[in-house]
Amino acid sequence: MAPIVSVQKLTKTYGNGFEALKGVDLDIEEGEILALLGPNGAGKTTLISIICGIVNPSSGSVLVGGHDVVKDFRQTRSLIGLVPQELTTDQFETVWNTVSFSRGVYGKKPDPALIESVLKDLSLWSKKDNMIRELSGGMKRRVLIAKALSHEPKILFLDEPTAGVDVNLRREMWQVVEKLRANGVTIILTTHYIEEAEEIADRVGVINGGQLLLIEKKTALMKKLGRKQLRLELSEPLTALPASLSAYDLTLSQDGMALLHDYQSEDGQGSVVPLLAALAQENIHFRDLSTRQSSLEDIFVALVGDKA
Ligand SMILES: Nc1ncnc2c1ncn2[C@@H]1O[C@H](COP(=O)(O)OP(=O)(O)OP(=O)(O)O)[C@@H](O)[C@H]1O
Repeated sequence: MAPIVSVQKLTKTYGNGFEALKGVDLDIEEGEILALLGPNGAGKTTLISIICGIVNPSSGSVLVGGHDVVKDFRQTRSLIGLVPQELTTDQFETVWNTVSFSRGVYGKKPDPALIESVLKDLSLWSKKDNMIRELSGGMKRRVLIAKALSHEPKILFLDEPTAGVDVNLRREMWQVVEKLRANGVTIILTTHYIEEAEEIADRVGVINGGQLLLIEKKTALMKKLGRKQLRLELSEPLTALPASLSAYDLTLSQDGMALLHDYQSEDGQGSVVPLLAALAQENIHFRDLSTRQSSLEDIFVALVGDKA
């Protein structure tokens, strides 16, 4: 299947000469959830803004649903819903009017049944006659999503959907995103929260300095770059590691009471089983063991360094 969004050799140099994007290639598949991670100023918003037709590229091309975002702006824009970080809606307008108006902006005929189902899906139905200013922060965020969905876009961009919200609301937003995906909407979100990408994304892209450093299926990424650590709590302290164990990536804790073994998670249990056998051979016994897998956060920090 052709990608729903295809970005090729995209660059953006702003008027002041700043190069915000330095040649980005990215295909987004229909129905996926893609998380774009990157530190402040990485170029995430610039990339999204170009795909949404809000900012013009300097060179390269972006196709959305097969249409060029510059030449066929109207077609591409109607396929896209954009959820910005800030609510700019009139605080004295009702939820119903705000969301219905958004649909009208796209030149779509009024469709009360659709607005009803969008509001119900986002648990806003009981608030449809409330003014925006009467809503909680979480409800306001959901209104932003409802507005973006009002013209039935196939692709939804969420710019930092959970910035500054509490843990409960974040989980609630993730559920909303899952539900949208189940309805076939392609979702691209930018986030600073690695946990967010880890939790909900199918694929993760890491942007830094205007370049897409990597883009990979989340599971493959964690398998490829993720490391595991096995920790063995020893029954008796060791003063040094026996020479026979030198083939293993092993460290002895300072107090001599624990052995740490680092291994690549894609090796599976490759080195663990022989290591345990070698320990038995050496008469080294342990009373407990645990493993720890590196998180997306470790991987991100390794890629982007202290700018993360
Ligand atoms: N209109 C503009 N004129 C000049 N430079 C700009 C403009 N807009 C953005 N930039 C610069 O381009 C770079 C990328 O900005 P962008 O907003 O795309 O980053 P971001 O990854 O979305 O960051 P954040 O996570 O902070 O939102 C930044 O250095 C920013 O200062």
